[in-house]
Amino acid sequence: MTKTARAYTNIALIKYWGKKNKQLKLPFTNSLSLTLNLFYTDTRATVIGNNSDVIYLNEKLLDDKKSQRIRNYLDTVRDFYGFSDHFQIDTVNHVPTSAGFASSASGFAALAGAINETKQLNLDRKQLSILARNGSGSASRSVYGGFVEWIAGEDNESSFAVPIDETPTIDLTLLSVVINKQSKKISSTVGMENSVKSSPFYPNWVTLVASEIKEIKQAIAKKDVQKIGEISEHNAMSMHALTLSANPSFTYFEPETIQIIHLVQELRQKGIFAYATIDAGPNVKILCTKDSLPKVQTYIEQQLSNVTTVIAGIGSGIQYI
Ligand SMILES: Nc1ncnc2c1ncn2[C@@H]1O[C@H](COP(=O)(O)OP(=O)(O)OP(=O)(O)O)[C@@H](O)[C@H]1O
Ligand SMILES: C[C@@](O)(CCOP(=O)(O)OP(=O)(O)O)CC(=O)O
Repeated sequence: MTKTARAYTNIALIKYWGKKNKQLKLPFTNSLSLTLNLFYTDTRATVIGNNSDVIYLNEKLLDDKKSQRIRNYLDTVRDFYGFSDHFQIDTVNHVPTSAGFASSASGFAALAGAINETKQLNLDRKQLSILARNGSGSASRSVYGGFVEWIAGEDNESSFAVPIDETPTIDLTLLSVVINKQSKKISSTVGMENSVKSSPFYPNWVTLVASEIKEIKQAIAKKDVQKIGEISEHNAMSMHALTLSANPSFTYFEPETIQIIHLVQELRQKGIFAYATIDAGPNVKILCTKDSLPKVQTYIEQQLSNVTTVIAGIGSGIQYI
């Protein structure tokens, strides 16, 4: 009997941006995220007699090039657990059409869950987080719901996510502002590597994250949404400063990204709760409260006619369905 593993994506409030060990995906810093209830991946793994893996993404067979990252990951998993089975992977990303949400976090968390189920590895969630991390760093956090911290660690066994509050009762909603642009040219993997190598500010980032993680955890414990917003926005802007200060310089921002940052500042000046966070892409996620959400959404949609918005709440951890 095969079951499908479902994992939701997460948005980092304190970002992971840089690896001290590329092979094991060990980050330089801890990071902290909120799992979302919007975008998720469903993945099923079936053992097959072949000597190679067969990967279907959104019901389409992936060619060798497109499936390379997933096949390399399955090699790593076989190596870890000492089995030689190959799999048919059926994975479906449930994402608002062309919304440009990151899929590697939900994708690799769901894949780790599917292998755990099919091979009956009986991994606890800590081991599952380690397994997911080996696919994509941010996937380590999608094992859990709510607020989640990924502890950087020193080796494979000590780098995993832990739940901070899986079912928080906190007045926070995310408005995702989708800019109609092609997918990014520089992946997170490459972007963070370039920042580590060449941004003169990288050592400052490591120090900054240590203090912002501490502060945001205190704010989460106190349900101080304003502080959470302030720290999250500052952390996101600091991460993007590492791309601009890399040599050669690069950025994920599009003109609309900057426009939205300005609109968010204007909203705050009007006394409306709104804080921006941005991942390795042009889209902006705005932290809102119940009260501010409709005002923020109306304002952004009025000011910018070429963007769409999607509302996300707080999501749960990995599930088997
Ligand atoms: N359902 C899935 N299962 C496993 N891997 C997936 C799945 N969906 C996407 N991926 C992997 O995630 C990687 C990145 O996906 P995508 O192009 O959506 O960008 P992203 O998640 O924004 O990227 P990044 O990881 O650079 O932030 C791809 O290499 C792809 O192999
Ligand atoms: C900006 C980020 O979203 C970067 C995510 O990077 P990935 O987890 O996609 O990178 P790899 O480990 O190389 O697969 C910040 C974050 O999610 O913490």
